[in-house]
Amino acid sequence: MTDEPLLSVRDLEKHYPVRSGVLRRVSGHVKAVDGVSFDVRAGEAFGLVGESGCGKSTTASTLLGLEAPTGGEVRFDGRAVSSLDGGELERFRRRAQIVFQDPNSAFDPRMTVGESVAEPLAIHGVRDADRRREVAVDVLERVGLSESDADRYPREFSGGQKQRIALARALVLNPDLLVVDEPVSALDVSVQAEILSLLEDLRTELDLAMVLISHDLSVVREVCDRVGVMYLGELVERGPVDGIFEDPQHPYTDALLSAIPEPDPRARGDAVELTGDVPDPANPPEGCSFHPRCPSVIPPDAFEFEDGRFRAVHDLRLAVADGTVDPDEYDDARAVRAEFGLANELSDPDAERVLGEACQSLVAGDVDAAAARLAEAFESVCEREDPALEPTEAGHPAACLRRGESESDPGPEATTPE
Ligand SMILES: Nc1ncnc2c1ncn2[C@@H]1O[C@H](COP(=O)(O)OP(=O)(O)OP(=O)(O)O)[C@@H](O)[C@H]1O
Repeated sequence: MTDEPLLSVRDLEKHYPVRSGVLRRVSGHVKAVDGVSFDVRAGEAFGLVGESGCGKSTTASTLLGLEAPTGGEVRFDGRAVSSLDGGELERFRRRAQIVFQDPNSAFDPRMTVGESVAEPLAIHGVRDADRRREVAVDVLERVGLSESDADRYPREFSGGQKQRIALARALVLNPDLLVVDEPVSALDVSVQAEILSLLEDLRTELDLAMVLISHDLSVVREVCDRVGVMYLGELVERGPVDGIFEDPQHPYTDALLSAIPEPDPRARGDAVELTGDVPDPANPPEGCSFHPRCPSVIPPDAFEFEDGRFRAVHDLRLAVADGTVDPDEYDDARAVRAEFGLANELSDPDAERVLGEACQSLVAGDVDAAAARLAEAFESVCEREDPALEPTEAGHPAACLRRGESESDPGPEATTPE
């Protein structure tokens, strides 16, 4: 592994225009990728992890130049990808390959596996059919298949085997960088480990740089050296796999770790359950984009809350402000509290007084008064301030205002991957 990154992604943005009305005017933007930075060195595997819709696939297609970024820069082997053209661009396209999510739809059913795997060679100018076949067979063998498989058709193979064939096709041009999008999510659990171990072998044997995309941190752990945790178009934590697993710094990372099935329930500890979906990236929340779901959302300074107790108050406040609470559904304040998982009495008397008044207003049908009372008292700093990716005591950066409570000066490494 050299020190110079093979791939360097800086402040990458991909914003899609949202059009509406008869004239299809641009009325907003989907910020699918919104300022993502990371490096990948030769022979290194970087994992990009997050729930569906966080912007992982868009990051992949944008960094490979399959879609033009709307901001930021991608450098490959020291050159800005946007500046490449002609032969240089073709060379980049050879050296940087992608394997898409679903191996079942990856092949032309009329072509043999050998023809499919050899196709990129023909596209890139290898005219000699015997030579193409020879290279295709070699690479099929490398991924665990045999020469006779080259003459069979994709339908004759299982999902795991098709994923091997898809990998063979991506490797046939001898790339330096491989982007693999959800390599095992379409596969039976029984074959997932085999494919991950194959990826690990290929990376070491071929000194491949890899960007592995997954919604599952345990998949990333099998193959990657470093990880970027992505939420709503941004990296919220980035660091070595061990650091992310042993000392996660962002509540979203905690939640993704809790989602990993743990064979021994006693080892699970305090599982963090994530509720709700990823918000619409065309209309992201103000402040920290994770605050509507964050179990550790910060309470206002004026009140004392026991750990995690403020979450329920924040939920009530957001629901009342959004107009999604129907007062007719509640007979009394207790019913409101029960619905939102609020304690019958908050330990801080001042907070309890405000909450009690707001619940009373709500039950009386005065939603505006309840919303105003809750907003005035319980606005969280997480709704006002958008945390940047900053160094933490764990040695890797995270974007959480709780971590920002330390005195450290972010310095230049705030935007430079560690
Ligand atoms: N061409 C497009 N036009 C408008 N919005 C788009 C476009 N492509 C993606 N998006 C939006 O960008 C966001 C990020 O999508 P993306 O597919 O990158 O996420 P993902 O994390 O890879 O999820 P998945 O695993 O489901 O593919 C989503 O809200 C998606 O709807």
